[in-house]
Amino acid sequence: MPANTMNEDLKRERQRCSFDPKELTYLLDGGEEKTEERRQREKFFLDDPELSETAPSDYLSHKEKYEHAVKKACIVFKKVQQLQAQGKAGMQNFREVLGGQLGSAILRDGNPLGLHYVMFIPTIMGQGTIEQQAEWISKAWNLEIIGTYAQTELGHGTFIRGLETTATYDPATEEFVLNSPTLTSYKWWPGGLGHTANYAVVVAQLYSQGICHGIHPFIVQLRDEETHLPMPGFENVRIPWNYMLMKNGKVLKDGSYVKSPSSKLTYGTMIFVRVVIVQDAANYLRKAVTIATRYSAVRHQSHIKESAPEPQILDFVTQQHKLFPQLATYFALHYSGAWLWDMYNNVTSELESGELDRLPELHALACCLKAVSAADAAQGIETCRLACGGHGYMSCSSLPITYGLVTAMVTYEGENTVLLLQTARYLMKAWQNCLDGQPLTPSVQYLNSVRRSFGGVYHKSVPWIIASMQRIAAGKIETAHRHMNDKIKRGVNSEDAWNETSIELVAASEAHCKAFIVETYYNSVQQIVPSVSQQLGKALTELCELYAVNTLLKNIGDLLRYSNVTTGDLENLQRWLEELLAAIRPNAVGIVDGFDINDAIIASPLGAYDGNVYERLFAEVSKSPLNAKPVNESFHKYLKPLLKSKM
Ligand SMILES: CCCCC/C=C\C/C=C\C/C=C\C=C\C(=O)SCCNC(=O)CCNC(=O)[C@H](O)C(C)(C)COP(=O)(O)OP(=O)(O)OC[C@H]1O[C@@H](n2cnc3c(N)ncnc32)[C@H](O)[C@@H]1OP(=O)(O)O
Ligand SMILES: Cc1cc2nc3c(=O)[nH]c(=O)nc-3n(C[C@H](O)[C@H](O)[C@H](O)COP(=O)(O)OP(=O)(O)OC[C@H]3O[C@@H](n4cnc5c(N)ncnc54)[C@H](O)[C@@H]3O)c2cc1C
Repeated sequence: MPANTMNEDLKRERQRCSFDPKELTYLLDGGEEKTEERRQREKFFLDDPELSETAPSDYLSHKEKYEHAVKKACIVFKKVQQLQAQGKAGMQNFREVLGGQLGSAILRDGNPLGLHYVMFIPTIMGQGTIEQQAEWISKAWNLEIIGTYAQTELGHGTFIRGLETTATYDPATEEFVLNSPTLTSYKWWPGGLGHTANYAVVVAQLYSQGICHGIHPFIVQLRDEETHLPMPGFENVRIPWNYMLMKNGKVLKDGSYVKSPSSKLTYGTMIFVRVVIVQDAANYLRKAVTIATRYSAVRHQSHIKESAPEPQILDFVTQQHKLFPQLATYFALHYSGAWLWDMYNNVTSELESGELDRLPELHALACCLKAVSAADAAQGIETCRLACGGHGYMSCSSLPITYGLVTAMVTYEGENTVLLLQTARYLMKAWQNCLDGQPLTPSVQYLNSVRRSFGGVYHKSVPWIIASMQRIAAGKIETAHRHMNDKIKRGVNSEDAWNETSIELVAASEAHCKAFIVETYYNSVQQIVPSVSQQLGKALTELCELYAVNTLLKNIGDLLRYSNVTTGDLENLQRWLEELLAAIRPNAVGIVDGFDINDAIIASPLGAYDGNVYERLFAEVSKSPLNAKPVNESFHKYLKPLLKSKM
């Protein structure tokens, strides 16, 4: 493959795109300057010979992978410090480098320092007093200490009020005694807890003056800062009084407890990470659909017309129906994540001034958006893998590992079902307020309007789809609310009625979240279109329409049950879907080029910018140690004796 050759198919695809992909890049980065900054930052890390992948780590042992990851994480950290010295690194950069796509490209086997930045530091910032922040934050930023977030135990991850580790205050010594008294109370899962971290935020049940005050966060030293040897004991470990993070709940030195303004403020870090997950899920999906789209433009297979040559598989409408909704879903989750991030920052600053009113709505939205974005991104990445046939199954395609990273999001930071039920708690209250004529918060205002109108007739517009999605959500919320109350009226106690209705409660949450995403996506695109070229505006509008139409068509049952849609309307929606797939087809490669994902981050022979798939695949498999020699020693050790014995 001569250097810098471009696959002819991709060349043609790039000529037919109706807009300049650079315009989309600048839009997503927030301007040309930001794009240049990002590209420079990526180059600063990716071009470092110490960080570039020599051999794929697939062939390293588990221990070697860990050691390799630690080595690279330290190099990354030093380089981030260089950026800091130039005044260029902030939380966003840490997050991007140490945890986002750039981080996962450099630290393919995980980031031993990820939890330090994603949870340990944010917990101290969110749960520590000013004095405690002054004591710990600079040490943590400068990596003088390495922390993790130790909440989950062998026996409890979801139900945190059931955690068994205890922290008992001893006023005589002004210390807390931490204890994990049972096998099931051992902290399990915290990233970095095994060998990397020397400190942890430990979430434990606080006892003082014989009373349990529920779970609170404590800083515990795990290992000696010099020798890294584990500190003595894991039972009855004593920590100083000021190692309890006391921004919210406090224990005075005499042991008296000062309640937090809300016991749920202790849960603040989890909201932060859930908010981060929405954007991260979107970015991983974007990487996967870039790989699958470029591959589908290069791959020729089968026939559409017997008389014509084998077509690009991207010309099969079924392939377009697999991939283009993933393109649209990226934008939907991206704009929902941006909206949620803004709300998180606003509510967090309100909490600083003791204003707790909007915390319930933030919690409800963070829960359902984390659940839906993680689940939809995971499903979308799997769809992209499947769309690439056998080559999509290869580890070097990057699709299996990307799926693994994102499907984990469905579990961590609050298992999806559990979080959707949290949102359902909020929706049941909202529906009751709607029935009682009480005020509703912004994200559930639609319940009022849906109750008052029977639903408009079909018209080919996203606002009609949004109204239909809201009608479905309101219908499912009302159904769950009614079924649960019917059970209670028949004498079932409220907890059992809740559990018996939980299937419908989860479905109501998902519908509410999908309606929120479609509306937020539409409003975001409406704001953007006037500021971009007519061609890019048209492409962004088509993608938004595709997300809306495809999402509604995946809910035909609910649409028929909760609206006055006709089968003729459904035919119109199907036609609209097919029109949109055809409209997006010429721009598909241009859109993924607009994501401007560096080839080193794509890390896939199927998705490189030049499209030389087969040459790159062959180069990848040649790296396998198994292919170093023509005959593997197992032949002589095992196969040959076996074959001989048959003779
Ligand atoms: C460098 C950058 C890298 C970027 C990479 C990004 C992400 C990767 C980061 C991390 C991944 C790796 C590590 C993962 C870490 C973890 O997983 S940490 C552990 C996470 N664990 C959880 O999330 C546990 C989930 N469980 C819970 O949150 C609670 O148990 C649950 C909310 C389910 C129930 O809590 P409980 O106290 O039992 O409450 P109730 O259900 O009884 O409800 C009581 C009321 O409290 C309200 N509420 C609950 N939670 C919150 C909250 N967080 N904020 C505000 N309010 C809350 C709830 O709504 C109820 O209110 P009402 O009574 O209905 O009015
Ligand atoms: C990659 C990864 C990294 C992690 N990192 C950390 C970390 O750094 N720090 C940390 O503290 N934790 C960490 N965790 C742990 C994670 O937070 C928990 O696994 C997660 O909260 C799920 O809890 P669980 O494992 O107890 O699952 P369970 O809650 O036991 O889930 C099992 C099943 O029970 C169901 N279930 C549970 N409760 C209910 C309910 N109330 N209603 C209906 N169904 C229910 C669930 O829906 C699920 O189907 C990590 C996990 C993973 C996978």
